[in-house]
Amino acid sequence: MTEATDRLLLGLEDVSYQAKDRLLIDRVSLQVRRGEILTIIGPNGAGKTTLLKLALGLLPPSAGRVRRAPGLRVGYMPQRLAIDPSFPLTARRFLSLAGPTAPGSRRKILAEVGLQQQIDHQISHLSGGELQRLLLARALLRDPELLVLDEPAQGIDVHGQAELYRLLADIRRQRGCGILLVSHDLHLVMAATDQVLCLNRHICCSGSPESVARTGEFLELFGPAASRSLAIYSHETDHHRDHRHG
Ligand SMILES: Nc1ncnc2c1ncn2[C@@H]1O[C@H](COP(=O)(O)OP(=O)(O)OP(=O)(O)O)[C@@H](O)[C@H]1O
Repeated sequence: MTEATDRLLLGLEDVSYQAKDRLLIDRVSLQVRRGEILTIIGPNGAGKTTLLKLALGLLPPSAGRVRRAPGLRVGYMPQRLAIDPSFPLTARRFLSLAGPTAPGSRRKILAEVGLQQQIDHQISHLSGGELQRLLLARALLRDPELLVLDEPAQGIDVHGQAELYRLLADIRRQRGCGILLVSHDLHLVMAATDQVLCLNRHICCSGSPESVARTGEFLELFGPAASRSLAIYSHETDHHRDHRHG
């Protein structure tokens, strides 16, 4: 690995978060490097969004340390659009609300996420998958070194989800950024991820998708059907994998 690809973007060391009388995050450590995709999976209420907020610096840890590379540029994609999607607004205008960017960059990024045809469309006319890609485009505007995505494929059909994860893999390859994402879509997310972290307040298990799928903790949380589909998927996609991780 070169020095550039080895660059540590984000590191959490024994991070805990206590909200009133509940411990929401219990001694979690993780690292995201340049060019690496780390996926957090876990049941509802496991603390996934809380962990992202700690990673982004939106919540202060009650214990432990969060380290971000100095001057790190982060692009954040929330679960869903914070404005009413029926509000009259074109895709181009939506991106311009995110602040000034270099000339032509909005058009370029819309093309990168496959929305070049929809640039002047009203956001109310976009499909669920197109709306998510627009949110992704906004997260890319600042040329992030780290992309943080909270359930990016929520509300999209299976075909759209597969497309979105392929797009994320392309973005990682072309831009070399690190990606930290939360997902429920076990089967699909494994196509792109390097490391999986299974969270249930604390880390139940972590590692490559193949190794995590074999652990007892994973089976307990998600059941043998999920494990089988993971194993089949990782086998099918072995030859597509980046050889660094293959
Ligand atoms: N500030 C807070 N104070 C008290 N409880 C909180 C606070 N924020 C979140 N919670 C609770 O902590 C738990 C974890 O929430 P979080 O949103 O991080 O889980 P999640 O894994 O992202 O869940 P989901 O998959 O349902 O989105 C939930 O039970 C939630 O209600």
